[in-house]
Amino acid sequence: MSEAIDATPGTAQRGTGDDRDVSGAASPVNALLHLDDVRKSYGMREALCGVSLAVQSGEFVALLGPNGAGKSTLFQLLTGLFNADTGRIRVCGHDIRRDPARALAGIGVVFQQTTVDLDLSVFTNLGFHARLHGIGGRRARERIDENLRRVGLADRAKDPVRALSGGNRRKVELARALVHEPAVLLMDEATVGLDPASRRQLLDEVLALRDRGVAVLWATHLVDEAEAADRVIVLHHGRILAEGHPDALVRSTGAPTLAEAFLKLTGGSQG
Ligand SMILES: Nc1ncnc2c1ncn2[C@@H]1O[C@H](COP(=O)(O)OP(=O)(O)OP(=O)(O)O)[C@@H](O)[C@H]1O
Repeated sequence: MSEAIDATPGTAQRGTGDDRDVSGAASPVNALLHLDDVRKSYGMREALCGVSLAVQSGEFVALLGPNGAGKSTLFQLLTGLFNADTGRIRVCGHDIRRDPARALAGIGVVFQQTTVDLDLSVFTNLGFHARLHGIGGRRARERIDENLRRVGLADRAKDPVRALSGGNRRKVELARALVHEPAVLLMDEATVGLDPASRRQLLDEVLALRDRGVAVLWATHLVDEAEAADRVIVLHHGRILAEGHPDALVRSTGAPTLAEAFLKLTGGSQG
């Protein structure tokens, strides 16, 4: 029997308070992204020490951790770069180890490094990505147009990416990540190197995707980016230290702000 979840964008229902436990954590039932006791070591060094989390449709979850917390390792596992030592990762119900093609088809990802070809046009870059996902012809053109409109770059489709500002290049990465209409969007410190206005714009674009039912996992070490999240997961030394709505985290730590709460939880350490 298939345990896959229908996550057709636009039809999925946004997670509600009913789907959560008292800590604010989303229930794994119907989660589009679900990790269960995931562990990964590099030799003797444990990078992830039993991470479990779930992200629902229409939910924006910030994965907040200082340098060395394990965020990149987690994203490498989520994008199929390598396997966890133990534990389970499911995307739309598909196990990433047993059924990687289906699991990865449900994921869109924006990395901190540029991955588009700077010498090709914006349109061509998105076209390659669409074809990789088996989308061609008119359907591809429509999807590309729609996503470039969404990020405000419809009039730059023919320009080489190199001609765009850093902020607009990130938006191209975002538009590309959305062309195959993924149920889950992974943002891996995607605002690195952007000025404050471009950072805010990118964050707002991604927050708006909640209305389309996309499940977002946004990794960052910048507390201000986590303030607008539906839920914050604090990762430190490969372990989840706390999880909940930003206000709940502030209350539970007795700190005056989320930044202070984060410092209190992580001991102000940088891994
Ligand atoms: N290839 C590797 N070999 C050995 N140790 C590694 C390797 N990659 C990461 N680590 C270690 O695993 C731990 C988690 O690193 P990771 O890069 O996942 O954290 P991070 O939260 O992404 O940090 P940053 O924000 O600095 O990139 C760190 O202690 C790091 O030194």
